[in-house]
Amino acid sequence: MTAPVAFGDRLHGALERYGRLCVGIDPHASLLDQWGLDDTAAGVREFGLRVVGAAAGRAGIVKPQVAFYERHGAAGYVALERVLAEARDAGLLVIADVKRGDIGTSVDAYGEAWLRPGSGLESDAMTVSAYQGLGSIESVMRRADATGKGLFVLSATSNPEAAAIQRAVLQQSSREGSTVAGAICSGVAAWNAAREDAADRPFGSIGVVLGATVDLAASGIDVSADPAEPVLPVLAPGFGHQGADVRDLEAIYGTLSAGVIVSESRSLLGAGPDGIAEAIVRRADEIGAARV
Ligand SMILES: O=c1ccn([C@@H]2O[C@H](COP(=O)(O)O)[C@@H](O)[C@H]2O)c(=O)[nH]1
Repeated sequence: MTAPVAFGDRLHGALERYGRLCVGIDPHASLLDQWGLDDTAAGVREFGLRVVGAAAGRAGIVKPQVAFYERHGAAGYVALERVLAEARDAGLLVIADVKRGDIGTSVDAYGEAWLRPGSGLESDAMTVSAYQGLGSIESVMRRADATGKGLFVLSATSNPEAAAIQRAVLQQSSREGSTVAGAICSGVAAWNAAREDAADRPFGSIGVVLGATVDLAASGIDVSADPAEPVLPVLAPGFGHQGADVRDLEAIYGTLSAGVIVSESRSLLGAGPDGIAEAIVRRADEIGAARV
C-alpha cells in the first residue's frame, strides 16, 4: 500500500496554489435568512454546498463550523457529511472545526470519526483542544500522521476571555514556566520536528490555532524566535469580522507568518449567495497583496 501524502505537504500545495485564504462555512441563523434559506438541516446543507461551489477553484481550504450543523441533530450531521464530501471531491482541503478534547482514548475516537479514511465525516484536518494535557492528544496526533491527516491544536484563541486561562503558567511539566498557549505551540512544533521524515517536509502536519486578535507575546509565544522547521501551520481566525487587519499579518505573527492560514467566515458569507464567489476572489487578492 502506498503511504498517504502528508497533510503538511497538501497544505503547502494548497497555499502555494491559492494563497492563504480559508473560507469558513458557518451557517448562522441570520446568514441563512439573508441567503433565503430555512434554518433547517436542508437549509444548512444548501448553504454549505453553495459555499463549496463558490470556493472551489478560488480558494484552497474551507473550514466548516460543525456547531451550526450539530444544531440540527442527526439530520444536521447527514447534511454536513454531504458538504464535507462535496468539498473534498472539489479538491478543497477541509478543516472540520470541531474543537474536540478529552482523555486520550476518547480523543482518538473523535479522530476516528473525523479523520479516518472512508468515515462519513472524513475531513482533511480537525481542530482539537489539549487543555487536558498535550499527552491527551498524542494518539490522535499519531493517527493524523499515519493517515495523511492534520490537526490544529487550540493555543491562543481569538476570543478575549480566553487569555486568563491560556496565559496561565505551567507547573509540574517539562515546560514549567511556559504559558499554556506557549507550551502548546512549542510542544506541537517539537512533535513535527521529531517526525522521521521531518527534514523532507516543508510544513508539519500538526498545527496550532492562534487568533489574529491576540497579543501573542503577552500569551507567551515568541514571534521573533527562529522559524520552526518544518513550518508550523497556524490556523488564524480573527481577521475580517473580528477586526484584525490582514495588512498586520507579519506584525502579528512574525517568524510564524509562513504557516498562517487566514480563516474568515462572516466577512465573506455576508456577501450573500450571489456575491460570495466574488468576495472570495477579492479577499484572496487582498491577502495576496499583503503577502509577507
Ligand atoms: O480562536 C478561534 C478559534 C476558532 N474560531 C472560529 O473561527 C470562525 C470565525 O468566524 P468569523 O465569522 O470569521 O469571525 C468561527 O467558526 C469560530 O468558531 C474563532 O473565531 N476563534
